[in-house]
Amino acid sequence: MHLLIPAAGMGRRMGSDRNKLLLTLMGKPILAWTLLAAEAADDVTSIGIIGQPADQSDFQQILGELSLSKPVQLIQGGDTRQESVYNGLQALPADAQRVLIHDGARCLATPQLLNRCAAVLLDCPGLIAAVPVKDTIKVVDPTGVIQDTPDRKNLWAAQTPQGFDVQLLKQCHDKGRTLGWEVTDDAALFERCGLPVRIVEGEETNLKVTTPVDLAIAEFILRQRLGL
Ligand SMILES: Nc1ccn([C@@H]2O[C@H](COP(=O)(O)OP(=O)(O)OP(=O)(O)O)[C@@H](O)[C@H]2O)c(=O)n1
Ligand SMILES: C[C@](O)(CO)[C@H](O)COP(=O)(O)O
Repeated sequence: MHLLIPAAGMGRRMGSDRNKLLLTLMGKPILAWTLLAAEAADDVTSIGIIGQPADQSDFQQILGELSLSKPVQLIQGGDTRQESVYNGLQALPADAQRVLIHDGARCLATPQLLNRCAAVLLDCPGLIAAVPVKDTIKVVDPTGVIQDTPDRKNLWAAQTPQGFDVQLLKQCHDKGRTLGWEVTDDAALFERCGLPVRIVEGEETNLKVTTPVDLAIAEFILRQRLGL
């Protein structure tokens, strides 16, 4: 199955002066950990890395050091994650049926999670990895006053991988561009098009490395996982 890795961000919340996926985690760039998981996932057959031109040489160096066995294509990213994924979809082979989309920043996702999502995607048009919410979530108005407390039983925190039928997702992205939809995950486009998105149990350790504290948490998780 094709895997698209959005990796074209700027890492602003990380406070980084460069793409946070180039930051070192346990001796390797964050992106390298994500690529190693993709390499180890038997159901992933090809990898598309969506990145900014300025990062291309760094990405090529990472790929040279990893020597992956699977075909890898570098795709130009956009100004938003949504635009980057749109570009990634255009770069897929014309006969691509299904695609997994996985944030480069979610570098601790296991190959098993990628494989589980790929397997479920054979039987549905759209899915996301997600975990139940542990905190009580509040809906707050612009003045900072709580408006609602949704029932936590119905709340899940979306992760990636997110997987879709390629043609349907392309149509949803096209509609989003036409109507000016601005979304933070691809499932939202599917939902707005009235298409079903299934939940696949994610992993508590599948955090998105976003702020400096996430880097420390990621290192802790990796040390535990590597027995260090
Ligand atoms: N224009 C963009 C923005 C984000 N991403 C990717 O989407 C994933 C999730 O985005 P996020 O964690 O927000 O990364 P950044 O956009 O770099 O972070 P920030 O919002 O703090 O700048 C990341 O792997 C990031 O590289 C992307 O491919 N293209
Ligand atoms: C796609 C995602 O990882 C699901 O939780 C999240 O929406 C990405 O958000 P970001 O602001 O682009 O990091």
